[in-house]
Formats: sequence, C-alpha cells, structure tokens
Amino acid sequence: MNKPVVLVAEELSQAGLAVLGADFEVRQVDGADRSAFLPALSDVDALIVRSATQVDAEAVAHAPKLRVVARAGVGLDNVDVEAATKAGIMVVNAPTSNITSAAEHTVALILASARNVAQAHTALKGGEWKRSKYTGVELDEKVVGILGLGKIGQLVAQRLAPFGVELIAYDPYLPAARAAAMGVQLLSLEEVLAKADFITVHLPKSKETIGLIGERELHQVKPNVRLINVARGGIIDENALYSAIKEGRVAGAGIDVFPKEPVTDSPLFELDQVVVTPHLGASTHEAQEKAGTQVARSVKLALGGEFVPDAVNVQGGAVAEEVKPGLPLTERLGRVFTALAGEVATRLVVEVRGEIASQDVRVLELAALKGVFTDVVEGGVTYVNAPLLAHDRGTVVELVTSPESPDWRNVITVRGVLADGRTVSVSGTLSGPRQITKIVEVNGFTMEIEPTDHLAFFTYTDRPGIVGIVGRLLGEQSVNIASMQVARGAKGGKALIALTLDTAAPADVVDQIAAEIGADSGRVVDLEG
Ligand SMILES: NC(=O)C1=CN([C@@H]2O[C@H](COP(=O)(O)OP(=O)(O)OC[C@H]3O[C@@H](n4cnc5c(N)ncnc54)[C@H](O)[C@@H]3O)[C@@H](O)[C@H]2O)C=CC1
Ligand SMILES: O=C(O)C(=O)COP(=O)(O)O
Repeated sequence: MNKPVVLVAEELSQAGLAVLGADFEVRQVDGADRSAFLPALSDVDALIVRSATQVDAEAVAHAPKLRVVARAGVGLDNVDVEAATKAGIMVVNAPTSNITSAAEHTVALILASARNVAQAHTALKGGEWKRSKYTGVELDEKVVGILGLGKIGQLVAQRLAPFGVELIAYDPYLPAARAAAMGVQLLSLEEVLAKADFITVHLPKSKETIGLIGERELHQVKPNVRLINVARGGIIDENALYSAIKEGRVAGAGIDVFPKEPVTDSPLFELDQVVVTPHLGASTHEAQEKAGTQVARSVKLALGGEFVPDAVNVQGGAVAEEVKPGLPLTERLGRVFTALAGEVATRLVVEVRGEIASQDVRVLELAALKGVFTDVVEGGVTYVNAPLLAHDRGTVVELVTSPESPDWRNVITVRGVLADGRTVSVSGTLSGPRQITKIVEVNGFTMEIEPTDHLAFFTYTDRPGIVGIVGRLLGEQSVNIASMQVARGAKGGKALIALTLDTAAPADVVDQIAAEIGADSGRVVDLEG
C-alpha cells in the first residue's frame, strides 16, 4: 500500500521529521515558490508550513487529496482556514510551541531599542567609538503598553515585571480581573497610546487589527514612545510609523515582522532609530523543535483518522479513551440512518446514553454527521466540514446526553425528522470486553444485528409466511442471508425484518420483496467503501 504523502513546504526540525518516521512519504518543496508549490500539492495527504507559504483558496483547489494543513507555529494568517474547512481539510497549528521564543525576542527588541544596541554595534564595527550619540533610556519606572494580552503578551508582561515597569494593556476580549491578577491594568486603546513609553504588539493579524496603529493613533502617543512589533507586519502601518519617527513623535522602533515578507527594502530600514530582525521571533532551536514535533504528531493523528487536539477548525476538544471506540460505530449509524431515510433530515438528534455520556462526547455528533453525509455529497466528508454540510442543507442538529441506559451500558442513537414529518432512527452499542458493535434499534424496533456492509430492512404487518418469501426471493438472486431477525410490537401488529447479507441486494429484488409482502417500506443499506 502507498504511504500517505506529507509535503513539507518550509524548514522543519529534524525532531519533527523523526516523529513522522517511516510510515509516511515525506517530500520537500519551497512553499514560497508558487510555480513549484502548487503542482506539488496534487497528490499530498498532509502539508506542513510555517509563515512563508500562502495556503490560500488556490492552493486548496490544487490539493484534491489534502486532509490536513499543519502550521508549525502560531499565526494562521497565511492559511485560508475557511477555504480549507469547506474542502473538509483540517487545519492545525502548534499554539504554544514558540510563544516563549517570541516573548524573549520581544524583550530583546525592547532592550535593543532602549539602548541603541544594534546602532552602536554597527557604528563601532564600522570604526566609530561614539558614546553620547547612543545614550539610551531605562525601563525602570516606565509604562509598557501591551496590545493583545494573549499567550505571548502575558509572557512578555511576566518577563518585564522585574524591570520595574508599570504594565498596561489593550485587549477587549480579556476579563479585566484576569489581567489584574497578572499585575496588568486593562485600558482602552486611546489610554494605552497616551500613557505608554513602550508599546508592544501581540495581536493576531486580522481584519480588525490591520492598520490598528496608523497615522491617527501615532498622533495620540506619548512623546518619545518606542514601538515594538513581533506579531505581524501591517498591524502598525509602516508608512505612518516612518513619518512619526521622521517627525520626532516616536523615538524608535523594534520590528521583527513586515507586511510583505521576505523584504529587503522597507522605508524603515533608512531610519537609524529602527532596529529590525527578519521575522526571527520563533527562530530558536527550542521553538522549532517543539513546533516540528507538535505538528508532526498532529499530522499522524489526523491521517490516522484520530481526533486532533490542536485542530483549529474542528469543534470539541480531546477525545476520551472511552469515547474513541464510539467514533466508527456512530459514523456507521449515520450512514445507516441516511440509507433508511433516503433523504437528508431537517432535524437530527444524536443521543448518547449510558456511561460514556459522562465524558465530552461532542465528537460523536461530528461522527454521526460525517456518516449521515458520506453517501450524500460528492467529495470527502470529514469531521471538519460535516457541520458545515449540515448547516448548508438546513439540517438542525442537536446532541442529547443522558447517564440512563436501561438495556445497554452505552447506546448511541441517530434520530431524524424528515421533510414529511416521518421519524427515522437507528441505535447502536459497543458490547462486551471486545467492544463488538451492534445495531440494537431501527425505527423503534429492537434487535441485535451486526452493522455489516450489506443490510436490508422491511416493515410490514405481522403474519405467517413472510420470512419464507424474503428468503426465496433473495435466494433466487443468489444473495446469501448471513443473519435475519424479526422484531415486532404486538402479534399481528407492525413488524420489521432486519437482514445482514453477504452481498448487496439488487434494487429490483428489494422492490419485489416489498411488493409481495405488502411492506410499508423496504430499504437496503450498502456501506461498502
Ligand atoms: N514574530 C514571530 O515569530 C511570532 C509572531 N507571532 C504572532 O503573535 C500573535 C499572537 O500570538 P499569541 O499570543 O500566541 O496569540 P493569542 O491568541 O494567545 O493572543 C492574542 C490576543 O489578542 C487579543 N485580540 C485579538 N483580536 C484583537 C483585537 N481586534 N483587538 C484587541 N485585542 C485582540 C486576543 O483577545 C488575545 O488575548 C500571533 O497571532 C502571531 O501572529 C506568534 C509567534 C511568533
Ligand atoms: O508562529 C508564528 O506565528 C510566527 O510568526 C513564526 O513564524 P515562522 O514559523 O518563524 O515562519
């Protein structure tokens, strides 16, 4: 069997490659070279990138087999998560891998800016011993304003506190009490601009944050402020920063990131007050090792069909060991449901009853949806795009859990209401130490059958002779019955025959059986593939 292909589009640590091991075919390409990158996507299962590869809608369209995009780092502004989600592709990042490195680099740029380290270094190596020209400022008793008090912003705050600074921050999404517990006062953006001697940016790049610090804001700052950006280029408007420094409104800046990268000719490079690094925030051995190994593990999980805790476009969190065996069962129940319903339900309820209901079972809702849509839509259905498909088709989905399960230790039911008001349901369980899967209910009839690839169900009015007719007609077509069960409410009432078959029953035989036994409904379920 061919090994899954992992395309590594940027430098990945040896440790990361080692985690991938021999189970994958690892290919390398330069993700920044579009003419090489796009064709290289044609048959890959996984893609690993850093910040230099644009994984946009065009890239997604070039990758028909792609199942996971892994970002060996934090920022996802170079990945079109929406386009990936629509295509059923999981997106993962390594959210804590490089935050310490980014925070340390921020401190390095703050100090470098305060003490003119880079400028003095260049001058001295150029043969100039100048001391008064490079007189700097202390951090002690200064006000540091942090824009975005998330993971990196908080690490920066912790690291700066011992310098004797006052810490203030702008982050409308963080409760003020959380900030206060870290010794940081949350303020409005205007207040931070007016008060801070150093402003450091730790925001994600988004529609709201692009240009957040522009011409207007740079007129509201305290004289001699220094600005640091180790987040993303474009959050501080470069041209506005250039003018502000030129006009003496801003004393200096430490910049690691640029609107377009790589770059070698920014206007900021002309200014002696600006210290720059080429996006080095995450470039430490430690961060790269963590980023590489974390995404490699996520890729392995994703390609193994397992749940991935770092997935950013899949609902729910980590999957408990007790819940994992329920995933293939629930997916299969979803497929059986669709075969029984013959259409997409308007309302779908996934019921999880019994011991596992005490766990976080949201992933079972995803598994049910994946199954429900597998035989309905062209192209792959995954945990990623299944909720989107339900939403697009107007199916309202609900997850119901209960610790009570009278007959089985655990029961999972997929129940749906169809457009004409009919209800269809199918329930399954995992039983015994070997976790054998069984279908235990269909449309209210109880049974115990294996959820094999070929099933057939007939609902009719209970009377003698029916089993014989079904057996004869299938036999005439050489369809072997593996098992058969009859379930009924009351004698002479509604009954259901459930069959497991060795091969698929042709549609005309099913119609013939339904006609001869006067069935209310006859349904075959073929789940091969
Ligand atoms: N230079 C480098 O090498 C690196 C840069 N980064 C950049 O740093 C960014 C931040 O990383 P983390 O701290 O891990 O992210 P995070 O998600 O933990 O923190 C971001 C914070 O920004 C806040 N925020 C989001 N939108 C906002 C808005 N419109 N206005 C105000 N606050 C807003 C959030 O509430 C959150 O607290 C990443 O998105 C990435 O772009 C990350 C790692 C390395
Ligand atoms: O993780 C991030 O967001 C970074 O900015 C680091 O980018 P990189 O992996 O060094 O290209």
